[in-house]
Amino acid sequence: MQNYNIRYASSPEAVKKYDTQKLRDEFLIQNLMNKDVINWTYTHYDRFMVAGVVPVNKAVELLTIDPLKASFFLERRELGVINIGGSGLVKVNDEEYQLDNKEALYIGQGNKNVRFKSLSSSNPAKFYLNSTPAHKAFPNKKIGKEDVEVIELGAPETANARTLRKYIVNSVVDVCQLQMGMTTIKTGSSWNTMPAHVHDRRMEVYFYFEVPGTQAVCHFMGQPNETRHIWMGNDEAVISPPWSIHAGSGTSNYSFIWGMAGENLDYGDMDVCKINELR
Ligand SMILES: O=C(O)C(=O)C[C@H](O)C(=O)CO
Ligand SMILES: [Zn+2]
Repeated sequence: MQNYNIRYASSPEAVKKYDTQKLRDEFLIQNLMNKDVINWTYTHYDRFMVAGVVPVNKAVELLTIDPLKASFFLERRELGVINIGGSGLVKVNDEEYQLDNKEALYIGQGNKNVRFKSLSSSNPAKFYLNSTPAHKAFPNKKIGKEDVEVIELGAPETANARTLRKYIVNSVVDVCQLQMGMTTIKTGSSWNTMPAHVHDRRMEVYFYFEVPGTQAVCHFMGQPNETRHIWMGNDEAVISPPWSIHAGSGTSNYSFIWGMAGENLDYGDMDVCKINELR
């Protein structure tokens, strides 16, 4: 079974008037990591799709959903997969890829059969999925821990010391428009993506995980001079429109996966905001 919900795009002027519940309804994505079922969120921001799956009792097949009007899911799309759980297998047609914790797989356009499976039902894989429209069939590629590009950012003095890992970027794997990576906040720090930035050429989705049970992350969005916040729990994602900042501060340290799509593949193309000018 494959479920889906649709998120239409909102303008910055409209978002200024949203109350807490409306902000959450439009941008927050919950119930991602479900046992044996894929829950898709189909956004109208660059037609970026977000899902998760925890295969426990069976192999879960990637099925098409009605909004795609496609005979199979990857007919006109590419897919990025990052495993944040126990070891798992992703079978693409006849080829099987083992993804251990924090390993990733890029699956190119045109692959008809994709299945997700855990190696152990007592420690199942947790696959986080992002998908974007694709115009070309690039080869599938596993991205192991040794393949990622690692950058150290921030400092303890500014409470933003963190390690950023680029998994699916065009210097690591050929892609049409999808970019994905993972950032881990160091113990004692709380801020991600501060100084905040915008990139009007790309939308982005943040998926927060490794947030301890009783803790939370306060995610900031909106135009730099008109910000709003959304309180987020573990294994929840949030959509960032292209005109919005996307930054967060946790009540403990945590990790998140960022995924982007849009006009270009230039990770460094961002307009950085002055911290003391945020409103
Ligand atoms: O902590 C950070 O800084 C990030 O992870 C930034 C994201 O990669 C991002 O927003 C890329 O545009
Ligand atoms: Zn960004």
